[in-house]
Amino acid sequence: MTRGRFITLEGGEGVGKSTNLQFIQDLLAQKQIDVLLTREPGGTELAEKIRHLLLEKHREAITPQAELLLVFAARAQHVQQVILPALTQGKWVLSDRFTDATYAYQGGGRNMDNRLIGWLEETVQGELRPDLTLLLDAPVEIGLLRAQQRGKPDRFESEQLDFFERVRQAYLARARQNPQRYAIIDAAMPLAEVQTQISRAIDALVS
Ligand SMILES: Nc1ncnc2c1ncn2[C@@H]1O[C@H](COP(=O)(O)OP(=O)(O)O)[C@@H](O)[C@H]1O
Ligand SMILES: Cc1cn([C@H]2C[C@H](O)[C@@H](COP(=O)(O)OP(=O)(O)O)O2)c(=O)[nH]c1=O
Repeated sequence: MTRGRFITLEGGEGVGKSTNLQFIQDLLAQKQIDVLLTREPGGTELAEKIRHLLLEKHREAITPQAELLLVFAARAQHVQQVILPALTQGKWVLSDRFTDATYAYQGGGRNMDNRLIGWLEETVQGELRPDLTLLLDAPVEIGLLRAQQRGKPDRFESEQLDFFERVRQAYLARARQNPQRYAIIDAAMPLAEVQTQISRAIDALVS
């Protein structure tokens, strides 16, 4: 059986990832492609518990090292229990965030060494990399304004502007380093235009 394709959706806070997840599933369904929707951190029972640890605010500060290891602990479960089995069965997988988010948030945001992230990536994922990464890119202020409409900020959403600026720049740098699998989508545009750009990237992958 042919292995399924692995698509990831990335971007800073409030750029429209959740809004466009269902849209992409519908696009693929129109092409008779069955896709499993999942997210990171999370995607398994244990990984969702780790997600809570990462997003909740604690009295004790989480060190950048602990944060990085928690992200990869969740990913190890997600990859082995959900992503690889689905791809092997020929299903496509669409994940709301994956390892590019670690390069952006822990690498860019928290200044963790990219070589360490690369080493963890190899250990946890082996050869697994996304076939297509849709980067929803918008100026930080626009994303944060949109995210604020959702209510109480989580631990990451409570960071300062310069943190989100570093996250955005790290994403754009990753996209430049991996142009063959990245599609940069201008997420500051109205939703209809964003979705036209997404459709184009999906069509290029399917054909
Ligand atoms: N292109 C767009 N233009 C205007 N508002 C948008 C657009 N895309 C999403 N939104 C709105 O912005 C908010 C955040 O979107 P959401 O999909 O939750 O972002 P994310 O999952 O990336 O954090 C929601 O209220 C959503 O309706
Ligand atoms: C996957 C991943 C997410 N994160 C962070 C980014 C987000 O702030 C948070 C949760 O992701 P998500 O639910 O996608 O956030 P939002 O919908 O608010 O944009 O986890 C990391 O710091 N590293 C990672 O590797």
